[in-house]
Amino acid sequence: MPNNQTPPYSPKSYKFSSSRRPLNYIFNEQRFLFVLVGIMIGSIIFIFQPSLSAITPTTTTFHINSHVMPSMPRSMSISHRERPTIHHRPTSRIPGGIIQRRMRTVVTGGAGFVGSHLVDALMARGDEVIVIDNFFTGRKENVAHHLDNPRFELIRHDVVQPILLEMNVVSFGNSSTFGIHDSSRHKTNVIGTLNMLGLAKRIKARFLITSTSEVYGDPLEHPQKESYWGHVNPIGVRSCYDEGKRTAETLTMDYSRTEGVEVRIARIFNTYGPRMCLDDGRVVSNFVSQTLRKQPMTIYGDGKQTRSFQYVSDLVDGLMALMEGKHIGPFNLGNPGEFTVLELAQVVKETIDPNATIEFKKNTADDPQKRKPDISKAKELLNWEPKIQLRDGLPLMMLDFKNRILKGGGDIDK
Ligand SMILES: O=C(O)[C@H]1O[C@H](OP(=O)(O)OP(=O)(O)OC[C@H]2O[C@@H](n3ccc(=O)[nH]c3=O)[C@H](O)[C@@H]2O)[C@H](O)[C@@H](O)[C@@H]1O
Repeated sequence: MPNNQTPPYSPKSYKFSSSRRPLNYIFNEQRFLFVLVGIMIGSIIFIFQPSLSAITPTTTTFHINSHVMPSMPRSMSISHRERPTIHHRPTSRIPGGIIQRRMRTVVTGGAGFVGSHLVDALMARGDEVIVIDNFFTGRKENVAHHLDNPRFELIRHDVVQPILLEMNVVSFGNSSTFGIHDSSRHKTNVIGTLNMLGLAKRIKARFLITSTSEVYGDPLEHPQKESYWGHVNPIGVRSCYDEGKRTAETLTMDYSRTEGVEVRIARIFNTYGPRMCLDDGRVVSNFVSQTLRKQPMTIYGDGKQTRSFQYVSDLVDGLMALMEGKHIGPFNLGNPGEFTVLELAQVVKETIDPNATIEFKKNTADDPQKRKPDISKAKELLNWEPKIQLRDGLPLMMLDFKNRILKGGGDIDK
């Protein structure tokens, strides 16, 4: 450029020709003070606002493995023994208003009886829900009402095979097959639990396992507290299920202690309600189906053995409280109202058909003689207790069974 020419206009060199000018700009007109005040307000929000969200959506896995013992409650698995400390995974935090919080939850066995009711509750809460089910006992009809919802996905898969998904919560449970206590249920409980725990570990999801009152076996303590270690025959006809669930609890606690997976464990007691398989061999579904079909109710043994029956919506409330709370468990989730099988038959007769009849049959081996949950721990720590008593719950279940039987539903209708 010739010396006598005027340099072209340059706003940058003009404005910042002196290194002091940017600083002057910041300090002029109290701009620096405004910046400081902004930083302080931001920090206060981060520290004190309880609704801070994780940067990524929170993931939970509900593991309800797909075939276990005859009732659906056993389907969901989560369990362990008393444990005082909880692992909290470090998460990046940002104010709730900046990124909307949405949980992505996987429910294994989510098309089954308990699983599908849990899915309803999660969908109502606004979660994204992925259901994994092998449809051995689960039915698409149970989740059909969510199929058009963009927050819902359904995957046919057996959790005995590994699967990789992105989510925040894994709920693992298992459904049932006709009271057959075979090794495939054991496989689901052990290998399925391992696979889902591995998944939860990889993606830092919370893991809820639905275990069962069967871990107490034929109990010598009554009612059963979570601290009771149980009385299980390791080589009996029920042991594949009972020991499978006990192993699942063991694995869950081990992953919590050694791998830092955040886990929750529920021990589910006998549960009934709409969407149970019509002929899954469990006593409530058997009695209701038999009565509606004008067949005698089959009582195994002398009918003096006891069970405590919980309505499914109470169980779902308990599972949600467990998943959202900070306590690992295990927690007994059941209704302490205890009935002999003969008394249950009487209630079915009174609430469904006064002309219902009974017939006695030989009982199966190792049938627990008594079962009743002590739920004081869940009452105190989860602020949960069941609300629906047997006489109120049975008619609700009966309506659903009636519709399905009228439509010609038979054994495990898929
Ligand atoms: O929900 C639970 O905690 C557990 O309940 C069931 O085990 P069980 O308690 O034996 O449940 P049912 O098969 O419904 O039997 C309950 C009682 O009723 C009797 N029963 C069953 C069916 C029937 O038609 N008649 C009858 O008298 C059984 O012999 C037993 O004493 C399941 O097998 C477990 O998977 C589950 O974890």
